[in-house]
Amino acid sequence: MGDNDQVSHWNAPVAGTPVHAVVPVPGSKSLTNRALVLAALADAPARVSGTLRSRDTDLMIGALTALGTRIEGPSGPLAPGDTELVVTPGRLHGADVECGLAGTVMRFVPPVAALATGTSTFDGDPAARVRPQATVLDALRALGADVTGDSLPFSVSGAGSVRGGRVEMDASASSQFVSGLLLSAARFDDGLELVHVGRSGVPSGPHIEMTLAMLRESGVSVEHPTASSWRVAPGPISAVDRVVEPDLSNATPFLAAAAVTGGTVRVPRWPVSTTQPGDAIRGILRDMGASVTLETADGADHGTLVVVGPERLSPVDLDLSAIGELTPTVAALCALATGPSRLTGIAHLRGHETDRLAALAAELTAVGCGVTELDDGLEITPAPLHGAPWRAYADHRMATAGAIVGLVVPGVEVDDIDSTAKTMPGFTTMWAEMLAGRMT
Ligand SMILES: O=C(O)C1=C[C@@H](OP(=O)(O)O)[C@@H](O)[C@H](O)C1
Ligand SMILES: C=C(OP(=O)(O)O)C(=O)O
Repeated sequence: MGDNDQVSHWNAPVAGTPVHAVVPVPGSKSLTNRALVLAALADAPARVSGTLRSRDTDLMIGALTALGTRIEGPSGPLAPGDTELVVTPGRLHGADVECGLAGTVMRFVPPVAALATGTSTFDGDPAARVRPQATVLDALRALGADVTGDSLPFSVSGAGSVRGGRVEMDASASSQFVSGLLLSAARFDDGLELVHVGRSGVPSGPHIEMTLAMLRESGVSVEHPTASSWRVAPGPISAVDRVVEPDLSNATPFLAAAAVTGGTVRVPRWPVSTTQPGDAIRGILRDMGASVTLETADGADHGTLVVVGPERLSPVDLDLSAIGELTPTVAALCALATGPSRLTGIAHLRGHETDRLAALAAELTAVGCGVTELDDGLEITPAPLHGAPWRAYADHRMATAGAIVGLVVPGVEVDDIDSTAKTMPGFTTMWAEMLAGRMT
């Protein structure tokens, strides 16, 4: 199970007592998929360690392999559990690319396919066919690529090179349009000058910072002259061995478990400095009244994040535009706070795995919470909550939001817990181990 062809019902377990656990979290989806793309386009083989193995990252591995990259495990052919990968760039050719519901595959791989020789076809889940896509395809056309279609399914026909140069785009629906072009741009003949011309800003700024930081590590010359423009010089992408940080966004449901039960959750290998947006959960949990400490040894680049939940959670008023990925976790926390909260700046969440604003409003309302859907956010007014079916909409973070509420509200029934396989295939086991108080 896990590839969305079988739906898995799950009665969310109630905590009963405060949760006390150490929860090691697998690698970051966003770092893994960037590392794989950069390694596939690099000038020599490279090793990527600590990779996330999940539906989204396996789709990226599948896409890059189909296009001509060799991706192996530490001692030969890639096995399902391998997290240390050896990536050997190859001559890129056309392929059929399966995107599933992965935004990173839909938006990062088309520019790679434009550099290949031959035609690549892209398709994905029904829910992926309605996700915004045209922006990156129009930009590729403007940069000289031959592209058919505006959303999944579409095709990209490459002649082995892309002219590149200057392009304007409206990236207000997703930062991934920007990241996708930047990742491949050094391999375009003229590099890239990308200008965002939308009326609203580009969301998810930390994810673009992540792209820029990884390009620089790979020896690519990249500039960010204004808030809405980026320049990449043409040139080689150096092979870099990388170790992927834990996925801090995927850590948030576990940290939320400490927050809503008044318990303690410790997440090891938390980076001291990171471009991952999940790091912002530290400030949010503090604002809500939790005690949050990053325990580090002197000079270490990572430590253990310790969250101790408060007796009662305070409401918050937050602009989440930079960290929209955290919204489902934060909304679940807000439903359990002592007063009304407001989450704004997240209109682009309507183009995520599902329309997350509508989905959160519907599911929180179903368990008895007061919710007003705004154009760009949610107003959440807590009330006594009760059990009810909780729909996941094939969205991993909707499923984990249901798990958080279910810790303190008996009878929350998540309809498709296997949707968590998108980025966290072991979720139910990890959740059960957390509740059992496993201290690793
Ligand atoms: O580049 C990335 O790895 C991501 C960027 C963000 O996308 P949006 O800018 O579309 O929100 C984020 O929500 C997504 O989970 C991952
Ligand atoms: C928006 C998300 O995913 P994607 O990479 O598919 O856009 C997410 O993981 O919250």
